[in-house]
Amino acid sequence: MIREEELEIAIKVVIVGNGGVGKSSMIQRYCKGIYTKDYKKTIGVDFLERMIDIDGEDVRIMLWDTAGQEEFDAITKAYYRGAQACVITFSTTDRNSFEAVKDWKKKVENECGEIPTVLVQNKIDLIEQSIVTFEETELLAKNLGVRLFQTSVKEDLNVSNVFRFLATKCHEIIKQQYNNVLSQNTPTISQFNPTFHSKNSGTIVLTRPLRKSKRKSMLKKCGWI
Ligand SMILES: Nc1nc2c(ncn2[C@@H]2O[C@H](COP(=O)(O)OP(=O)(O)OP(=O)(O)O)[C@@H](O)[C@H]2O)c(=O)[nH]1
Repeated sequence: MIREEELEIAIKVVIVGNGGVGKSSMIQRYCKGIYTKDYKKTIGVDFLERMIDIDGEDVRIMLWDTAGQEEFDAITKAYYRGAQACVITFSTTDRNSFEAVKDWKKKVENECGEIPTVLVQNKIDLIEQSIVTFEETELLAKNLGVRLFQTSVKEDLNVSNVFRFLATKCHEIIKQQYNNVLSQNTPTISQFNPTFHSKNSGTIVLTRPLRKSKRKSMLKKCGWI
């Protein structure tokens, strides 16, 4: 029987949106606490992670930064697979990026199905140059059925709330599934393939190998020996 303290919860989050909306900057800000004015377009996919505490438990958030340019679509799509949460980003000063939000949602949905998703309006520090009204943005979020966050990566406004919100949602789902597995006594968690996975909504990985006796009792419980 696996004890909870032997498990680590890891959540894969994909960040999508048109080029130049601030995806890489957001991830850098959140994971490294830095911000740069330079724009270096992402080629393909990048990756950073951060540990946070949810309900007294360590949760590893793995952030996948995908290129916004269409030319990289074929590469980035492959990385959506297995994502448990999604951030769709557009920029306050770029109308095209706002118009593209629905397409981004579809692209991710095609690969991952329905996963916890948020809409992020970034560069809110440039609100005076805004190309979209608050009502339009709110309506879009409502129609997509997702929560809206307004952020400024530059001013470090609201960024961590985005990831905390998603991590909390995923954490609830994962816990629920973990409890279901334990109560159903099904052989889903294994030492040899140590992930617990169900419909894209949760991954629990073993952080350290189980002791021999524990492994035996777990395999027994799963009906494998
Ligand atoms: N004013 C302002 N500028 C920002 C903000 N966030 C990012 N930027 C700037 O926007 C530009 C583009 O940011 P990136 O993070 O590279 O954009 P991206 O979405 O990763 O772009 P791709 O890699 O092409 O998909 C950079 O010059 C950033 O400094 C913000 O909150 N406010």
